[in-house]
Amino acid sequence: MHVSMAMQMDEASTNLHIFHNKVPHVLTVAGSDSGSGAGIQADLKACAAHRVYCSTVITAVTAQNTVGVQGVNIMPEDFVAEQLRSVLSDMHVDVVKTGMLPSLNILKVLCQNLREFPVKALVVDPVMVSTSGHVLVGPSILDGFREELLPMADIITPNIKEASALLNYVPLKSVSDMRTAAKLIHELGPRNVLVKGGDLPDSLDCIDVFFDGEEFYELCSLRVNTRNTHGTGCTLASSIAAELAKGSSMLSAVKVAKRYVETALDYSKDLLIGNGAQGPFDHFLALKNIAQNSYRQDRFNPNDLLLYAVTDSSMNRKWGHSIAEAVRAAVEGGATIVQLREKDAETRDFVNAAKVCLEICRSFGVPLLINDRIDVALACDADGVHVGQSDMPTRLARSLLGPEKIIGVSCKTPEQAEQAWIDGADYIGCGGVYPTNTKANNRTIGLDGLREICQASKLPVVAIGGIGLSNAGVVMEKALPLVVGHAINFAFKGRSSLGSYALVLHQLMKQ
Ligand SMILES: Cc1ncc(COP(=O)(O)OP(=O)(O)O)c(N)n1
Ligand SMILES: Cc1nc(C(=O)O)sc1CCOP(=O)(O)O
Ligand SMILES: [Mg+2]
Repeated sequence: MHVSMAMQMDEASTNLHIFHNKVPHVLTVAGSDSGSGAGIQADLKACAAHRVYCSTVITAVTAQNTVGVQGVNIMPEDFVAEQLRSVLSDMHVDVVKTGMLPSLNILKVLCQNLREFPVKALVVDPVMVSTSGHVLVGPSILDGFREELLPMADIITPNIKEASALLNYVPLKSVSDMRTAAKLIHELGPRNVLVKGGDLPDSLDCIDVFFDGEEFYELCSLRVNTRNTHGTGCTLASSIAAELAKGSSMLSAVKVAKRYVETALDYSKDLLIGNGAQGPFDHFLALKNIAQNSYRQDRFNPNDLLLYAVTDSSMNRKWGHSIAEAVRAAVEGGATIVQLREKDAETRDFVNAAKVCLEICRSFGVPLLINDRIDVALACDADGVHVGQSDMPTRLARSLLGPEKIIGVSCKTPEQAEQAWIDGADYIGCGGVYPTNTKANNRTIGLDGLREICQASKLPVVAIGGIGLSNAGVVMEKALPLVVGHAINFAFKGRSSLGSYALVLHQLMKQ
């Protein structure tokens, strides 16, 4: 039973990248960072982000936060040896990645185990000094690196200071110096060298020099302006290890790892964790989302929503408004939720406009949804989408957008409303209540149809289609008696001048 279940397991049932029934596995041998920005904790997160299994051997426990390192407790070497043996004797490890090796004896124990249990690749991040400037290893370790560990390494990833230390503190001031350093370090034995140029002064770009013993490659990335760089070295090395474990070539593993770190830094540049100078970043490119979503969740309380504005590109054209101008006018006019319904926009223009509109909406605390285009919603991190019966199925949209985003679904019958609820929608759009010119070939359901759906729906209902100042009161009274009346006053005030039209959100308060 167990065997057949294991055989059936595939990527659909796990987050891990499974290849030929094998789970890629990285073992990290490193120090623990109590602040979780670097060290073992960063390695675990990086491997998880690359969908690779990660086991751990802890060499030291540091008391550390975003201010600095307050204390270091080195593990006894026997216990490091015991951890190594536990993992290596039982599990199939593809790649070993090393971080903080706080004593020569621990380094020796590691080399001994690597000889006994050979692995596919060894990635050495020669951690010496913390980002806050705390010296994490003594000078004796340098001999250990040069004499024992580097000859076994497939790649070593020193920053400028570490490369300099490995070369008897030769000063490194330029990319040309980095190339020379890479070549000299290569002569110490590792198959590949990546000298990281992030600390090089006076450079707009981040240039890392990669040397494989034959060719030099200058790998360039934009310098991300952020305080949240704590743990980038550990993360880069773990990412390289993870990609190697998946079967990548060395150069491709380095490129993928660099791009991942750059993206994570950019994504996390405004995160605020801790009060110190060097913050951690988000390995899953999601913390920012979560922060926004909790903000969004506060906003998506249907009881707070009365007026729903939907943009219309042809109306905007007619009135000479940009999408952003229409959205600003809508929220200034009292819209409590906005949908961008841009049927003829080019994708790139749509994404750009959506980003601008999102900023406007966020400044007013108003959620912004995207009509039809899940890709655009994802690209600009909108608060959700509105989909119709022939658009992306609700369940699929939910699985792509995650549990926190708002999903609205158009429904013309109680059955569709029931299905939308089952599929995980947050509200339904119901129409056309009256005939509309804005949507071609749209069946009108009338007030009776709307009332029937409102009675059946377990989800909040948005009434749409041909609703204006003259008939909004009737819609509310007859079909949606629970919606408070004052919504009408600002609901349609700005309609003609906005180029976007407004709808009423019904909060279904059935107890
Ligand atoms: C709030 C709201 N309700 C209904 C719709 C219509 O969506 P759909 O049926 O997908 O039609 P299009 O808007 O895509 O033409 C809506 N957009 N918003
Ligand atoms: C986008 C849309 N959906 C509808 C539906 O019935 O699902 S009616 C509609 C157009 C609503 O525009 P107006 O308020 O200008 O009639
Ligand atoms: Mg649609």
